Amino acid sequence: MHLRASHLDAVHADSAIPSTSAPSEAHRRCCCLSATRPGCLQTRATTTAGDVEPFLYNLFVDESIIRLPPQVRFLQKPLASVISTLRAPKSSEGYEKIGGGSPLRRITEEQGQALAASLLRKGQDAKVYVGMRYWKPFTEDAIEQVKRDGITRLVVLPLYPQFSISTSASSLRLFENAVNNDPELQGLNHIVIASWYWREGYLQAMADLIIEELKAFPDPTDVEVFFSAHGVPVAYVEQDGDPYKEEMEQCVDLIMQRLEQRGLHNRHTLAYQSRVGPVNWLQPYTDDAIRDLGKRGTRALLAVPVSFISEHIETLEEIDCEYRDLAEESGIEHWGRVPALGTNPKFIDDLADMVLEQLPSAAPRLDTLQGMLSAEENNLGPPIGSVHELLDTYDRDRRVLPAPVRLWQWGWTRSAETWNGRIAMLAVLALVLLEVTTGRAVLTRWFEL
Ligand SMILES: C=CC1=C(C)c2cc3[nH]c(cc4nc(cc5[nH]c(cc1n2)c(C)c5CCC(=O)O)C(CCC(=O)O)=C4C)c(C)c3C=C
Ligand SMILES: [Fe+2]
Repeated sequence: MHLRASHLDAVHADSAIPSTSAPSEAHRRCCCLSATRPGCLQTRATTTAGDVEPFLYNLFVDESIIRLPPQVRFLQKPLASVISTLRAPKSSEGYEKIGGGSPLRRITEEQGQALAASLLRKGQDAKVYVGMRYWKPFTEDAIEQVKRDGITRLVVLPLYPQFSISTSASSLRLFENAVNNDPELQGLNHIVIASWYWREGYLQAMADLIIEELKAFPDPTDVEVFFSAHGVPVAYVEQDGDPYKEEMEQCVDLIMQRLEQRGLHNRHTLAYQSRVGPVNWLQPYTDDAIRDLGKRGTRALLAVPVSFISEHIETLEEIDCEYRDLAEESGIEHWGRVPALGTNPKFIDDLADMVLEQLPSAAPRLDTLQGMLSAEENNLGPPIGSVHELLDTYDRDRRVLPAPVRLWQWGWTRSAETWNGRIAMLAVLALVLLEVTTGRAVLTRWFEL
């Protein structure tokens, strides 16, 4: 498919990320690399431990993370403020353990550079921008730079292989709002890639890494391949239709198929890590699954972080420290961990191919795009098109969703028929206030802060 593309002939870009170069008529195409949940601390000296709390505030003020019923949405900011204050010490401790900050920004920028270089090798001169959801460089900063550079065609690529309401959708919604509310961006033709875990290059690169790490075990055939994915609250999936669990399961099956094709027949497990707060998250939980495997006699385990493409706190601290210790306590004698993909060339080249495949689809008005796709193109992996339609596909009922956090569900949900729920909500708010004003840990234990 080829849609109207008015400025395609003058294509030139450098690989600076984000670019500070002056706007240029020559900078006409770009690929916007959007890492949605960046490290809150950079490994650079320009940031400090003081960044943790504002980073957490930005995270919890996101309505995709804590979704309050419309009647109490005015509480979003005060609650974000309270929860980020309560959570900050625990998060800071984690970042301290991995060297005082997350390497996520550095790695993302390296990935951006590698992607631009790969695109160039494939004949596409393109600028790559990094936009982060909760910390610098913010998505809004990247969009400003896109504007300054006079970009007219944009491919938006969330750096999450699998789609979730809590991650890619949150970023894409932010992007959509920014673009829709800026008259200067009305001429920006853009295309959004929703998820890409099914890409052959990604699957093969994951299989390569697993095969490499298996070699370090005394008996590579007798190792449990243990996929650990970031969890989401069960309500996202069961009430709100988040495809995350389904995509994750498919992704793991596809990787295991690639291993089988290459002659490996190891057992495998998928479990979910990093739960926050008092609600039910996707199960099995990683810690329970490790204990269980130990009890059932597993002696060798290879951990595979499957929802991340970069090293960050949840690989370096949670998996490498917490889960490794737990595995040892559970009787697992041989432990290994597959590194995150980072700038793995097979993976980056495949991302570049995907960007090139989608580039012609960057259309003048995305709302019109879906109808113009052929049936064959519509079946190409993830739905593409306007963010609006995309989110409708993935998150149909988002306007009337109950809050995913049970703490808030006691209050004004659709099913609440009496004032009991509201009283419970007021009680919780009173506890929050009590905690904030007196410094006494009341809610803290609920949030495992
Ligand atoms: C697929 C990846 C991720 C999903 C799904 C996800 C959902 C999710 N996360 C929180 C709360 C926190 N996330 C935090 C950091 C963080 N989360 C992801 C990925 C996913 N989150 C990344 C890549 C990072 C950054 C890690 C880094 O190195 O900086 C944090 C802060 C860190 C901490 O305190 O643990 C919180 C809090 C929720 C509530 C949620 C789903 C609703
Ligand atoms: Fe997270």
